[in-house]
Amino acid sequence: MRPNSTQDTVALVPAAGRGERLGPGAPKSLRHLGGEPLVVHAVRRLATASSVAAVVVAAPPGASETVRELLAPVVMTAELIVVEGGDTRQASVAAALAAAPGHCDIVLVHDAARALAPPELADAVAAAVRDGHPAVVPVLPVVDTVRQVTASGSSTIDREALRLVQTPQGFSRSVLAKAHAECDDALTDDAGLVERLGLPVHTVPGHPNALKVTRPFDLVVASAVLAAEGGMAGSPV
Ligand SMILES: Nc1ccn([C@@H]2O[C@H](COP(=O)(O)OP(=O)(O)OP(=O)(O)O)[C@@H](O)[C@H]2O)c(=O)n1
Ligand SMILES: C[C@](O)(CO)[C@H](O)COP(=O)(O)O
Repeated sequence: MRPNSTQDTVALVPAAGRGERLGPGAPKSLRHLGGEPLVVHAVRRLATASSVAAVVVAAPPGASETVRELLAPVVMTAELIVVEGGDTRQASVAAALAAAPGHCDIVLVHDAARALAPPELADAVAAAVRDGHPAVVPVLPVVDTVRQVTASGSSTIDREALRLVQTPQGFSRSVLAKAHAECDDALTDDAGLVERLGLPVHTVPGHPNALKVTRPFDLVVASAVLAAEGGMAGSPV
Protein backbone atom coordinates (compact mmCIF):
# COMPACT_ATOMS: atom_id res chain seq x y z
CA MET A 1 0.00 0.00 0.00
CA ARG A 2 1.35 3.42 -0.93
CA PRO A 3 1.40 6.03 1.84
CA ASN A 4 -1.06 8.98 1.67
CA SER A 5 -3.04 7.52 -1.22
CA THR A 6 -6.77 7.01 -1.74
CA GLN A 7 -6.86 3.47 -3.12
CA ASP A 8 -10.58 3.22 -3.83
CA THR A 9 -10.41 2.52 -7.55
CA VAL A 10 -10.35 -0.55 -9.78
CA ALA A 11 -9.16 -0.17 -13.35
CA LEU A 12 -10.75 -2.43 -15.98
CA VAL A 13 -8.63 -2.93 -19.10
CA PRO A 14 -10.40 -4.30 -22.17
CA ALA A 15 -7.54 -5.93 -24.09
CA ALA A 16 -9.30 -8.66 -26.05
CA GLY A 17 -9.62 -6.94 -29.43
CA ARG A 18 -8.09 -8.38 -32.58
CA GLY A 19 -6.62 -5.15 -33.88
CA GLU A 20 -7.87 -5.62 -37.42
CA ARG A 21 -7.19 -1.99 -38.35
CA LEU A 22 -3.57 -2.45 -37.28
CA GLY A 23 -3.18 -5.24 -39.82
CA PRO A 24 -2.39 -8.97 -39.57
CA GLY A 25 -0.62 -10.27 -36.48
CA ALA A 26 -1.17 -11.06 -32.81
CA PRO A 27 -4.11 -9.51 -30.90
CA LYS A 28 -3.40 -5.78 -30.66
CA SER A 29 -2.81 -5.68 -26.91
CA LEU A 30 0.03 -8.21 -27.31
CA ARG A 31 1.79 -6.33 -30.10
CA HIS A 32 4.98 -4.60 -29.12
CA LEU A 33 5.80 -0.94 -28.64
CA GLY A 34 9.39 -0.21 -27.62
CA GLY A 35 9.98 -3.90 -26.86
CA GLU A 36 6.92 -4.48 -24.66
CA PRO A 37 3.30 -5.42 -25.40
CA LEU A 38 0.78 -2.58 -25.42
CA VAL A 39 -1.11 -4.14 -22.49
CA VAL A 40 2.04 -4.07 -20.35
CA HIS A 41 2.52 -0.36 -21.02
CA ALA A 42 -1.12 0.38 -20.27
CA VAL A 43 -1.32 -1.63 -17.06
CA ARG A 44 2.02 -0.38 -15.72
CA ARG A 45 0.80 3.21 -15.98
CA LEU A 46 -2.57 2.44 -14.40
CA ALA A 47 -0.94 0.54 -11.55
CA THR A 48 1.27 3.58 -10.92
CA ALA A 49 -1.78 5.82 -10.35
CA SER A 50 -2.15 6.53 -6.64
CA SER A 51 -5.92 5.87 -6.67
CA VAL A 52 -5.71 2.41 -8.27
CA ALA A 53 -5.93 -0.56 -5.88
CA ALA A 54 -6.70 -3.25 -8.44
CA VAL A 55 -6.46 -3.87 -12.17
CA VAL A 56 -8.70 -6.32 -14.05
CA VAL A 57 -7.58 -7.17 -17.57
CA ALA A 58 -9.90 -8.76 -20.16
CA ALA A 59 -7.42 -10.80 -22.19
CA PRO A 60 -7.73 -12.06 -25.77
CA PRO A 61 -9.44 -15.47 -26.03
CA GLY A 62 -7.00 -18.21 -24.99
CA ALA A 63 -4.35 -15.73 -23.81
CA SER A 64 -5.30 -15.21 -20.16
CA GLU A 65 -2.31 -17.14 -18.83
CA THR A 66 0.09 -15.37 -21.19
CA VAL A 67 -1.24 -11.99 -20.07
CA ARG A 68 -1.01 -12.98 -16.39
CA GLU A 69 2.63 -14.02 -16.87
CA LEU A 70 3.44 -10.80 -18.74
CA LEU A 71 1.87 -8.59 -16.08
CA ALA A 72 2.82 -10.32 -12.83
CA PRO A 73 6.37 -8.86 -12.79
CA VAL A 74 5.20 -5.30 -13.48
CA VAL A 75 2.21 -4.97 -11.12
CA MET A 76 3.38 -5.03 -7.54
CA THR A 77 1.44 -2.33 -5.73
CA ALA A 78 -2.02 -3.25 -7.04
CA GLU A 79 -4.08 -6.44 -7.12
CA LEU A 80 -4.01 -8.06 -10.57
CA ILE A 81 -6.91 -10.11 -11.99
CA VAL A 82 -7.02 -11.47 -15.54
CA VAL A 83 -10.22 -12.76 -17.18
CA GLU A 84 -11.04 -13.80 -20.72
CA GLY A 85 -12.57 -11.03 -22.83
CA GLY A 86 -15.69 -11.26 -25.01
CA ASP A 87 -16.65 -10.81 -28.65
CA THR A 88 -17.13 -7.05 -28.29
CA ARG A 89 -15.46 -4.33 -26.25
CA GLN A 90 -18.68 -4.01 -24.25
CA ALA A 91 -18.66 -7.75 -23.45
CA SER A 92 -15.01 -7.56 -22.40
CA VAL A 93 -15.72 -4.64 -20.05
CA ALA A 94 -18.70 -6.53 -18.59
CA ALA A 95 -16.53 -9.61 -17.96
CA ALA A 96 -13.89 -7.50 -16.22
CA LEU A 97 -16.50 -5.66 -14.16
CA ALA A 98 -17.95 -8.98 -12.96
CA ALA A 99 -14.49 -9.93 -11.64
CA ALA A 100 -13.70 -6.57 -10.00
CA PRO A 101 -13.01 -6.72 -6.25
CA GLY A 102 -15.94 -5.47 -4.17
CA HIS A 103 -14.04 -2.94 -2.07
CA CYS A 104 -13.54 -0.42 -4.91
CA ASP A 105 -16.36 2.12 -5.33
CA ILE A 106 -14.78 3.84 -8.33
CA VAL A 107 -14.26 2.04 -11.64
CA LEU A 108 -12.02 3.19 -14.46
CA VAL A 109 -12.38 1.62 -17.90
CA HIS A 110 -9.25 1.98 -19.98
CA ASP A 111 -8.37 0.63 -23.45
CA ALA A 112 -5.14 -1.38 -23.60
CA ALA A 113 -4.85 0.33 -26.98
CA ARG A 114 -4.34 3.69 -25.21
CA ALA A 115 -1.12 2.26 -23.85
CA LEU A 116 0.67 5.50 -22.96
CA ALA A 117 -2.06 7.33 -21.03
CA PRO A 118 -0.24 8.81 -18.04
CA PRO A 119 -1.08 7.76 -14.44
CA GLU A 120 -1.99 11.37 -13.66
CA LEU A 121 -4.88 11.15 -16.13
CA ALA A 122 -6.28 8.09 -14.32
CA ASP A 123 -6.00 9.92 -11.00
CA ALA A 124 -7.69 13.05 -12.39
CA VAL A 125 -10.62 11.01 -13.73
CA ALA A 126 -10.96 9.04 -10.46
CA ALA A 127 -10.83 12.31 -8.48
CA ALA A 128 -13.74 13.72 -10.50
CA VAL A 129 -15.81 10.60 -9.74
CA ARG A 130 -14.82 10.91 -6.06
CA ASP A 131 -16.08 14.51 -6.19
CA GLY A 132 -19.56 13.23 -7.07
CA HIS A 133 -19.72 12.88 -10.85
CA PRO A 134 -21.21 9.48 -11.71
CA ALA A 135 -19.52 9.33 -15.12
CA VAL A 136 -16.35 11.12 -16.24
CA VAL A 137 -14.58 11.15 -19.59
CA PRO A 138 -11.28 12.78 -20.61
CA VAL A 139 -11.66 14.82 -23.80
CA LEU A 140 -9.56 16.78 -26.26
CA PRO A 141 -10.72 19.63 -28.51
CA VAL A 142 -11.09 18.99 -32.23
CA VAL A 143 -8.29 20.77 -34.07
CA ASP A 144 -9.36 20.15 -37.67
CA THR A 145 -12.29 21.54 -39.60
CA VAL A 146 -15.08 18.96 -39.55
CA ARG A 147 -17.24 18.24 -42.57
CA GLN A 148 -20.30 16.01 -42.65
CA VAL A 149 -20.60 14.03 -45.85
CA THR A 150 -23.91 12.50 -46.95
CA ALA A 151 -25.32 11.12 -50.20
CA SER A 152 -26.73 14.56 -50.97
CA GLY A 153 -23.54 16.54 -50.43
CA SER A 154 -21.37 17.86 -47.62
CA SER A 155 -21.42 20.66 -45.06
CA THR A 156 -19.13 22.07 -42.38
CA ILE A 157 -20.02 21.30 -38.75
CA ASP A 158 -19.30 23.86 -36.03
CA ARG A 159 -16.43 22.23 -34.12
CA GLU A 160 -16.53 24.53 -31.08
CA ALA A 161 -18.75 22.18 -29.07
CA LEU A 162 -17.15 18.95 -30.33
CA ARG A 163 -14.65 16.92 -28.30
CA LEU A 164 -12.66 13.75 -28.92
CA VAL A 165 -13.24 11.19 -26.16
CA GLN A 166 -10.42 9.19 -24.59
CA THR A 167 -10.01 6.64 -21.84
CA PRO A 168 -9.65 6.04 -18.92
CA GLN A 169 -13.32 6.78 -18.34
CA GLY A 170 -14.45 6.82 -14.71
CA PHE A 171 -17.68 5.74 -13.05
CA SER A 172 -19.25 5.15 -9.73
CA ARG A 173 -19.40 1.37 -9.60
CA SER A 174 -23.17 1.12 -9.12
CA VAL A 175 -23.82 3.38 -12.11
CA LEU A 176 -21.55 1.41 -14.45
CA ALA A 177 -23.06 -1.89 -13.30
CA LYS A 178 -26.59 -0.55 -13.91
CA ALA A 179 -25.61 0.80 -17.32
CA HIS A 180 -24.22 -2.57 -18.41
CA ALA A 181 -27.21 -4.43 -16.97
CA GLU A 182 -29.85 -2.22 -18.58
CA CYS A 183 -28.42 -1.31 -21.97
CA ASP A 184 -27.44 -3.86 -24.57
CA ASP A 185 -27.15 -1.46 -27.50
CA ALA A 186 -23.78 -1.78 -29.18
CA LEU A 187 -22.07 1.49 -28.25
CA THR A 188 -18.46 2.51 -28.67
CA ASP A 189 -17.80 3.47 -25.05
CA ASP A 190 -19.12 3.05 -21.50
CA ALA A 191 -20.05 6.71 -21.05
CA GLY A 192 -22.52 6.21 -23.88
CA LEU A 193 -24.19 3.44 -21.88
CA VAL A 194 -24.46 5.67 -18.81
CA GLU A 195 -25.90 8.45 -20.96
CA ARG A 196 -28.69 6.03 -21.96
CA LEU A 197 -29.64 5.90 -18.26
CA GLY A 198 -30.26 9.64 -18.45
CA LEU A 199 -27.28 10.50 -16.27
CA PRO A 200 -24.85 13.35 -17.01
CA VAL A 201 -21.35 12.65 -18.31
CA HIS A 202 -18.75 15.05 -16.92
CA THR A 203 -15.68 15.94 -18.97
CA VAL A 204 -12.10 16.60 -17.82
CA PRO A 205 -9.10 17.58 -19.95
CA GLY A 206 -7.61 14.62 -21.79
CA HIS A 207 -3.95 14.06 -22.60
CA PRO A 208 -2.28 13.75 -26.02
CA ASN A 209 -0.27 10.72 -24.82
CA ALA A 210 -3.54 8.85 -24.33
CA LEU A 211 -3.82 8.43 -28.11
CA LYS A 212 -5.39 5.17 -29.24
CA VAL A 213 -3.21 2.81 -31.25
CA THR A 214 -5.65 1.93 -34.01
CA ARG A 215 -3.74 1.99 -37.31
CA PRO A 216 -0.04 1.39 -38.13
CA PHE A 217 0.64 5.16 -38.18
CA ASP A 218 -0.47 5.38 -34.53
CA LEU A 219 2.28 2.92 -33.57
CA VAL A 220 4.82 5.27 -35.15
CA VAL A 221 3.44 8.20 -33.14
CA ALA A 222 3.29 6.13 -29.95
CA SER A 223 6.92 5.04 -30.44
CA ALA A 224 7.93 8.69 -30.63
CA VAL A 225 5.90 9.53 -27.51
CA LEU A 226 7.52 6.62 -25.64
CA ALA A 227 11.00 7.73 -26.72
CA ALA A 228 10.24 11.30 -25.65
CA GLU A 229 9.20 10.21 -22.16
CA GLY A 230 12.44 8.23 -21.84
CA GLY A 231 10.69 4.84 -21.89
CA MET A 232 9.24 3.12 -18.83
CA ALA A 233 10.34 -0.36 -19.79
CA GLY A 234 11.46 -2.64 -17.02
CA SER A 235 10.46 -0.55 -14.00
CA PRO A 236 8.16 -2.59 -11.71
CA VAL A 237 5.50 -0.62 -9.86
N1 LIG B 1 -13.89 -7.86 -28.28
C1 LIG B 1 -13.14 -6.83 -27.87
C2 LIG B 1 -12.86 -5.73 -28.72
C3 LIG B 1 -12.05 -4.70 -28.24
N2 LIG B 1 -11.54 -4.78 -26.99
C4 LIG B 1 -10.62 -3.75 -26.52
O1 LIG B 1 -11.19 -2.47 -26.58
C5 LIG B 1 -10.18 -1.49 -26.77
C6 LIG B 1 -10.57 -0.49 -27.87
O2 LIG B 1 -10.88 -1.23 -29.01
P1 LIG B 1 -10.18 -1.05 -30.43
O3 LIG B 1 -9.10 -0.06 -30.39
O4 LIG B 1 -11.26 -0.87 -31.44
O5 LIG B 1 -9.48 -2.49 -30.59
P2 LIG B 1 -9.79 -3.65 -31.59
O6 LIG B 1 -11.21 -4.08 -31.50
O7 LIG B 1 -8.74 -4.64 -31.30
O8 LIG B 1 -9.50 -2.94 -32.99
P3 LIG B 1 -10.06 -3.32 -34.45
O9 LIG B 1 -11.46 -2.75 -34.48
O10 LIG B 1 -9.12 -2.63 -35.37
O11 LIG B 1 -10.03 -4.82 -34.58
C7 LIG B 1 -8.88 -2.25 -27.10
O12 LIG B 1 -8.00 -2.18 -26.00
C8 LIG B 1 -9.36 -3.65 -27.37
O13 LIG B 1 -8.42 -4.67 -27.01
C9 LIG B 1 -11.84 -5.86 -26.16
O14 LIG B 1 -11.38 -5.92 -25.03
N3 LIG B 1 -12.65 -6.86 -26.62
C1 LIG C 1 -13.57 3.87 -25.98
C2 LIG C 1 -12.91 4.73 -27.02
O1 LIG C 1 -11.51 4.59 -26.97
C3 LIG C 1 -13.23 6.18 -26.73
O2 LIG C 1 -12.73 6.98 -27.75
C4 LIG C 1 -13.39 4.38 -28.42
O3 LIG C 1 -14.76 4.62 -28.52
C5 LIG C 1 -13.08 2.97 -28.84
O4 LIG C 1 -13.49 2.85 -30.18
P1 LIG C 1 -13.08 1.64 -31.11
O5 LIG C 1 -13.75 1.87 -32.41
O6 LIG C 1 -13.57 0.42 -30.38
O7 LIG C 1 -11.59 1.70 -31.26
